Parts: sequence; C-alpha cells; structure tokens
Amino acid sequence: MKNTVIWLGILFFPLGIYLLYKWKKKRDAVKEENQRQETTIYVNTILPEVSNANYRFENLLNYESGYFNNNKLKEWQLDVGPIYSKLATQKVDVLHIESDIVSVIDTLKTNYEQGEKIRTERNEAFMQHELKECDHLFSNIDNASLDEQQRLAIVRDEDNNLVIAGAGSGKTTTVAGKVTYLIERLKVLPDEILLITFTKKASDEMKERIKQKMGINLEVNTFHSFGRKIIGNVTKNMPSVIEDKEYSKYIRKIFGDLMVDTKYLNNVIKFLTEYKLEEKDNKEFEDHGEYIEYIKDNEIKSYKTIEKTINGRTTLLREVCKSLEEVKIANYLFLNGVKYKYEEPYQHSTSDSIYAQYKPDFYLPDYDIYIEHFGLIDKENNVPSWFAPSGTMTAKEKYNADIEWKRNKHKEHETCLVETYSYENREDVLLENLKEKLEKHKVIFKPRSAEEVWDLLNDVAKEDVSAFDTLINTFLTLFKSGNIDIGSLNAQVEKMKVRRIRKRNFLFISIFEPILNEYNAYLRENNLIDFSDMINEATRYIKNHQFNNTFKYIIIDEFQDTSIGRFSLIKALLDNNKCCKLFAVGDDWQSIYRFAGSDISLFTEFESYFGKTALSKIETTYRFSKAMIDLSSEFILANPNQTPKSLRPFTVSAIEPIEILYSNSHTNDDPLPLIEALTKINAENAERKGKVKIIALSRYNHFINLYKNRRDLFSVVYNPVEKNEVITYLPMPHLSVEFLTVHRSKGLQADYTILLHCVSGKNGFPSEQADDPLLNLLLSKADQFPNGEERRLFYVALTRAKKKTFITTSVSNKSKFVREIDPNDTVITNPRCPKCKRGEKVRNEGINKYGRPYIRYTCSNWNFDCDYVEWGKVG
Ligand SMILES: Nc1ncnc2c1ncn2[C@@H]1O[C@H](COP(=O)(O)OP(=O)(O)OP(=O)(O)O)[C@@H](O)[C@H]1O
Repeated sequence: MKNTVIWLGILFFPLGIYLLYKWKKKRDAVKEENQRQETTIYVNTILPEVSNANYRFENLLNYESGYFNNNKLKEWQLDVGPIYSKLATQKVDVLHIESDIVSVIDTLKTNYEQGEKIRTERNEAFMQHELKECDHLFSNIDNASLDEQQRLAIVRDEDNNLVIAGAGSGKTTTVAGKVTYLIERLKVLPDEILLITFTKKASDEMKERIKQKMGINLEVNTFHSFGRKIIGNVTKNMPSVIEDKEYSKYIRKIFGDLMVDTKYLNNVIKFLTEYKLEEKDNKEFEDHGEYIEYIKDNEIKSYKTIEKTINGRTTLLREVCKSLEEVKIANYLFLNGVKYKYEEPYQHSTSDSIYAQYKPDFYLPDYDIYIEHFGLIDKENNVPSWFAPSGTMTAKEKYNADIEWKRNKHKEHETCLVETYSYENREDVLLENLKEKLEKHKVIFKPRSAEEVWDLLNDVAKEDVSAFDTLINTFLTLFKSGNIDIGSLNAQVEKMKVRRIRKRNFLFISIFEPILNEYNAYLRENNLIDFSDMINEATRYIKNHQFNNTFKYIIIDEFQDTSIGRFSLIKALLDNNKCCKLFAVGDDWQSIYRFAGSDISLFTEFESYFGKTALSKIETTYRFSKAMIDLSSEFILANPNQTPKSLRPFTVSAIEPIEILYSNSHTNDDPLPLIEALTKINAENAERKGKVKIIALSRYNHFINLYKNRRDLFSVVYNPVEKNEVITYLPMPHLSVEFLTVHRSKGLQADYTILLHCVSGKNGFPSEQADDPLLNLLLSKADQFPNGEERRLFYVALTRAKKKTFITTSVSNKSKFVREIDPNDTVITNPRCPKCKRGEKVRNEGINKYGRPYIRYTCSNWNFDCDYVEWGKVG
C-alpha cells in the first residue's frame, strides 16, 4: 500500500507540474492578450494625435513653410514628446493593428528620433531649391551676381546665423542680398527687419543701397540710434545725449571738485607718484633688449629738475635715472624733502686702468650717506636669466661680485652705505623699508604738503597728470559700456595674486568710484544719457517687457566688433521674441575695437552665447589678388589665436600687391615716401580715364593733420554736398587723396592704399603704446597674443586696396610688421645688436689717444646698460 502511494506520487507529480505550467501559460496569454487589446485601444485612440503630429512634421518638411529651423523642430519634439515616450516602450508590430497604422507610428518614431538628420537633409535640398527659384534675384545685387557661398549664406535661414567672411568677400553685398531676399522672396515687411551697422556712415550707405535697389525706405540703425529709439519709445521723454566734449569737461570738473578733499587728493598723489605703473617683474623679459625697450617706453625721469645745457642754452629738465625703481627712490626722497645727488662720483678715487670712477646710485650730502639699489637680484641673489655673463664669470657671479666690490669700497673708506633691493619693490615694501633704514641713520623726512606736490606734478609732470585723466575717462567709458558694477570689479581685484598689483588696483578704484557716482548723479539730474546708457537702459526696458520685440529678423554687420553690452541688448531682444531670427556677419581677422570694449569671443564662440547656430562662410575675395591673400593670410595667422580661413581670389592678377618705400629720416613725419607713392600711382595710371581712388592710412590721427597742413603739397577744400574734405595733391592736381586713420578705413576700399609711417615705437605701427593693465579688468580676456589687435589692424590696412598697397617706413627704424612682411628684408642700414638683440649695431670710427685709427661697433642701447663692443679691422 505504502509502495503504491509512492508510485502514484512519482507518476502524478510531474503531471501536476505540467498542468500547473499549462494553466499559468494560459493565464499569462490571457493577460497578455488583455494588455495587447488595451494597448491596441490606446494606440487607436492616440492615432489621430500621432497622425496629426506626422502631418505637422510633413508640413515642416514642405517647401511652402520655408526653412525648417531648429526652434520649429524643438517645438515639435517638445509637443510630441509625451506620445513618443509612451509609444517608444510598445512593440507595435505585435499589436492587433493594421500595417498602415504601424507605419504611421514608425514614422512618428523616426521623425522624433532622427529629426535633426531629416531636418538637415531637407534644408540642404530646400536651399538648392531656393537657389534655383531666386536665381534672378541673386544675379543682380548691387550690380553683382552673388557667388554660391553668398547665396547659400542668404537662404540659410536658421534661428541664429553667423556668416564668417574674408576681407573684400562682399559682406555688405551679402547683407544687402539678405534684405532683398527677405522682402522680395519671404515677404517680410521692412518694419519687421532690424538692420544694425557699426557706424552712422555705414548705415547711411546701406540705406541708400537698399533704396536704390528696391525703392524701399528701410531703417538702418547703429546700436546707439536703436537704443535711443527704445528709450524714447518707453519713456516718451527722449533724453539728450551728453556730447563727447562735454563729457570730458564734466569728468575733469568732478575730479577737480573731489580733490578739495585732502584724503582724496592724497590717494591721487599716491597713485601717481608710487603706483603710476603696473611694473613688470624682471623675469618676465625674454632678453636684455626687451627689458631696455620696456624702460624706454616708460618714464625714467624723476620729478627733480636739474640744469642741462643743450645747444648752448641752459634749461631745467627732469633728471633721468637708469631704472624705474631708481626713479621711485628718487621721487620718494624728493617728495619727502631729503636732498640727494644722483650718480655723483664717489668721494674717494676708485678708477684704474680698466674701471672708471665708481658712481653710487644716490648720495645724501646732508647726512653723508650713499644708497645703492640692487635692481636685478632676487632674495637668493639670482639674476634674471637674460642677464649676460661676463668673461669667465656667470651673470650671477659677476653681479654679486660687483655688489661685494661696492660693499668693500664703502668698508675700506668707512663711508655709510644703505642698500635697497628689487625684491623689496616686488613685495611692495621698498619705500617703507628705505624710510626705516634711513631713519636709523637719523635722516629726517619732511614730506611736502599734498597741495604742494599736486602743483609740482602739474608743473613738471603734466604728461603724467594728463595720462591719468585719459585713463579715468577710458576706464569710465569701458566700465559703463560693459555694464559692470563696482562689487564685481572689487571681487576681481581681490582674487589677484600679486600684492602690489592688488593694492594699485584698489587704490585706483578708490579714486574712480566717487567720480562714477558723481557722474551718474549729474546725468540723472539733467535728464542726460551717455552712449553706454543708451544700450544698457534699452536692454533693461526689453528685459522688463516695457519694449516688445516685433522684429522677425535682426541683421548685424561687422559683428566681430560687438561688445558685451551690445550682445546683452541683442540677447534680450531674442529672448523677448522666440520667432525672431539673428543674422550676423563679420570677419574675426578684422576685429579692431577691443580698446573700446569689443569682445572677439562673442564672434569666435558665437554658439555658446546665442545657442545653436548655422555657420556660413564667404571666402572669395573680389578686391585683391592671390599674392595679397597669401601675404596677408600668412601675416594674420602668425597669431595662433586666429582661426584659419581659405580665401581665394576672384580674378588673377600679376601685379605685386605691396611695395615698401623708405624714408631716410628716423622720425615719422617725412612726406617723401608719400610723394614717391603718389608719383608711382600717377605713372601707373597715365592712360587711365576716370578717377583713381587713393587712401592714405595712418595709425594715428595727429599725423594726418601734419600732412594735410603741408600747404606746399596739398589743398584741402570742404565739399558741403558730400560733407567731406577733398584733398588734392598740388603737383598732380588730378590726384586726390583721402587721409584716414586705419580704424576709420574699416569697410572701405580704394584702388591704392598708402600706409603711412610704419616705424617702430610708441607712435609707430604696431603702436608700442601699452595700455594701462588696469583696463584689462574691463576688457575682453580673449586673445592675449602680443600685438594681436595691432596685427589685425595692420591686416585691415593691408586689405583695403584693389591694386596695390604702398607701405612707407624709415630705413633706420622699420617696424617689426614691415620686417615681417618684407620678402627681401635687405634695406637695413644697421644690423641688430648681438647682445641685447633689440638695439642697432652702430659703427664708430675715430683716432685713439695713441693716434691710431679705430673702428668700433657698439649698441644704440649703450646708455641703457647694453655694453656690447666689437672692434673692426682698419684698412
Ligand atoms: N559676387 C560678387 N561679384 C563681384 N563683385 C562682388 C561680389 N560680391 C561683392 N563684390 C564686390 O566686392 C567688393 C568688396 O565688397 P564689400 O565691400 O561688400 O566687402 P567686405 O566683405 O565688406 O569687405 P571688408 O570686410 O574688407 O571691408 C565690392 O566692390 C563689391 O561690389
């Protein structure tokens, strides 16, 4: 019995399992079927929505709806997102639905998942379609037939569009083409287009072009005129704009009023006398020559005046010292009533057959104390790497041996020596340490009063006071145009690592802030605005929805020179109206207004500022030859921060694109190379009928006046109709020349360009005038390549001429840019000094004291401590 039960168990257990399995399977199948039916019902219910979504997508693909832009796709995807998410998890092919319905669902999934790819392919085809349809339109824009890239840039109609162009590639023509396309093809109303150009002159020209072409009065704005319109529109009480002249005059008045307060005056004096420069560390120089150039570029005269006889006449001149740190010590002694003599011969004779008499840096006659400033060593007695060795000694050994020699001399003769060091200056304790050291030797400090020092500065250091005045004006303009606040400025300074620089910046801000507050209060009280307010206020009104953007298109020319303030205005307009599109055109190689607040990164990193952007390139240049493209591209790309472009010429020309003309004068006011260029142009065009357009470009405005005022060479007549001056070259009166600064020449073209006085130095090209580093707090941090902005400016100058660019320079003072582009840099009278590498090797001939002739080469920087000597062979 027991066995039977066991056997039955063995027999029926698997059967039970099997039945259980069958039952479960059936139950699952029923469940699955129910679910499938449920899903089928659901799918059927949302089917109209799916079909509708597909229909809308189809519509977007339809050419009738124009360019399929990113926003439209995003909007569609956002809308369709919830249905897609539900369908994405379903296996549609197993549902009880008909195959055509499956395909509707699959279409939605594909459209959703591959929307971007479909959109791109569709737009490519659509643009080709537009090119065909608009061929007639594009075949005559400003009497030119647009090229393929120009046409594509126009029909590419993304939400954000950036056109990257080359010089002379027809940017302005493309902008005119875009406006024509929008109005004639897309039926956009002129009122729905906001066209912004960089200058008033450009906006007048563009307006005229569009009027002539289409008979339409389109408003063309500058950023400022547009900002002003918004303010007028919102406030109904149009404020007046503070004039440039009034602006500087008023800032000066505020400054003068603030100076009545002694504390404020003391801050100004401290800044001017102790912190005028943001000094470079000796380690920052590449070679001795660079250090010397730095010294030359900055003032190394103290405030003390001494008698000098020049050409038989005795005048009082500020005493020249050898380094900036020595100037600082000299001024400190002078302003504190401590009498000193600079580089007087030591009271005991030290000269021998090799060395001349020792001259300590300073001597205090009232106390019989000498001061030596050891300017080139750090705390560990190391010298800068560029400091040259001497004979068998390393530079460090030599410098330290010199120090020891001096110390020993003072010990030997029992004279009092006080030492100061360069590292004390870096640590910003030079002057307080000096005071302490001298007071130990009973030196009495009798500081001059603040008023006395201020009068003195205005007497002997007028240039310093006026440079400070300019610095404040520039700082204020940039501060306001960048829409910056004092809090963030202070925070920026707080983060600076070098104590001295931090202190300098805070001192400046303490002088600047009261001026800013007074100035803003003055504007408010008098219902005035300045140029920065026009942009900033307008932005604020848009952000507050007090002004609504009804434009469909914003078109901006010369976008490479946009500032953060202007960007904020555009961004506010775009955020205010999601249907508004942006079309920006520019050339990053021609960005030249950093000093006025423009930020090249707005162009080079456009997408990170505006969001998804379609890029177009226009690269055929209609202005100049391949030789000029090669030369100018190589020149601009020497700055590794410039993005490469492949420009190509429209026509072939064998003419040499540049010619360098030399003046024998070292200074840059010699008109001879200009006359030579005009004579050559005249000869080249003897047969030519019609006018030859010549522009003469100068880095600085003051040289233009210098030339224009040469009544023996030029006649200047004002043309009231064109509102410009006609300058005729008197020896060849059929030639007229337009004199412009390079900045003003942006966007212009001529048959010939004469680039004036490309010499080295502060007034040269590149200008070696360094901006105060304080301005870096407000200026774009993009592109820190040395002379980067000057290089772009030179590029602008090089690319204006259709035929030829004459570059004028001085034989003995060629600028580094001229050296760089001159294919056969042969005309150098004096080679560079092999030691400091910056000065020139100058030949001297003479008879020595033994009556023998000699030839000796020295460095033109000899008076700046470059002691290079080479003896030549006589006969
Ligand atoms: N498709 C074209 N065919 C022939 N000429 C053209 C074409 N497009 C532009 N041009 C001519 O090329 C010249 C340069 O054009 P434009 O002044 O618009 O260039 P740009 O890009 O603004 O130059 P830049 O940036 O150097 O100031 C003009 O004389 C213009 O008429």
